[in-house]
Amino acid sequence: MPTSIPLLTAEELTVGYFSRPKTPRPVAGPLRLRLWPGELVCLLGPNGAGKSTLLRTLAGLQPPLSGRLDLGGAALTSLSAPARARQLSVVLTDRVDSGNLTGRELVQLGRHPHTGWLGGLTTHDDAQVQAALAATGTEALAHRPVGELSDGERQKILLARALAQDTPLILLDEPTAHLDLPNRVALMRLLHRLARQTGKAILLSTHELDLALQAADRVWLLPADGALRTGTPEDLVLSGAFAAAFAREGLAFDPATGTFALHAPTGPLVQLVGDGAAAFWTRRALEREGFVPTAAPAALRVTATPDYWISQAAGSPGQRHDTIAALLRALHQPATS
Ligand SMILES: Nc1ncnc2c1ncn2[C@@H]1O[C@H](COP(=O)(O)OP(=O)(O)OP(=O)(O)O)[C@@H](O)[C@H]1O
Repeated sequence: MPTSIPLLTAEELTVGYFSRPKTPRPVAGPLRLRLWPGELVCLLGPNGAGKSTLLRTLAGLQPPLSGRLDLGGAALTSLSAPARARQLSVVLTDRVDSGNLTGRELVQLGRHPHTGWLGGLTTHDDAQVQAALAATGTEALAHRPVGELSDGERQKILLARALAQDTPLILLDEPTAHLDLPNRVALMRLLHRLARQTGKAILLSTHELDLALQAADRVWLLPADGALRTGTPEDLVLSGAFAAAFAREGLAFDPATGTFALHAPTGPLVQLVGDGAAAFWTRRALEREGFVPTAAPAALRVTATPDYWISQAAGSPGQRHDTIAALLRALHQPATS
């Protein structure tokens, strides 16, 4: 669990760019940030909010426009590049030119802050590289040229390099971007476990809202106005901050289910009776078809059981259906048929 001494702190931090002639163009801030050892933090926000800009600034790859940024108790700018590389590893979305390196050679580069560029790898370094390959499931990629890997494979091998670097802080910009669903879930599980077991602080940006809400110890929520909100995922959902950050015309976040509604409710009310998986998927089908499921009595009633469905219009006998498709067909038919 997080300790009481933050690994990274920021006060009055403003991140952004300079446009000519030397005019600061703030993207987000002023920010007050704390990252504690042992926590997985997901940085969420709409496109263009400034997530990558913030991550690059925290990694020391671009200067803040103003404010103070400390890592391990020292100002980030005061750290030499090797000292910084022993404190933090970073994987960005930029394409990496890895020449003819194999997967293993790329991961071995992660050990250089510990060995120096001319230093050979010790048995301990080799073990760290092997452990990073194993943790990311990339052993089979170790002998393949990185230039020939798929986007998802390259993303995993870059994560392995960051793990091999073995730093107290890991910064990842959209690490799930090119991964399929099983790999996205596996990655979030791995990062969560890693934070818990090794005490590393891991900050990642992602558009995987659902996964982030499940996996993150804390969320840094960066809305388009650049005013960061932080908290547990649950507190941010229940306070409405999460819905507000992603507010779009016709796109509503439902705090009861933790999902964004794809369909705007327009059709007639349907009283939905039942519980469990059958009721959940019946609700989804009804919403997709434009009905508005409710627990309250309504002119149309649908009962969902694990084996069959019953539809009933007020004053009519109930009809039994063996599938949701048959139920929907009946609901769309005029009451007289
Ligand atoms: N090199 C740059 N120079 C000037 N402005 C930039 C630069 N890079 C990004 N920006 C601007 O900064 C803002 C934030 O961009 P950033 O890439 O940090 O957002 P993001 O939240 O990571 O977005 P996305 O979710 O789309 O990846 C955007 O308006 C973008 O156009």
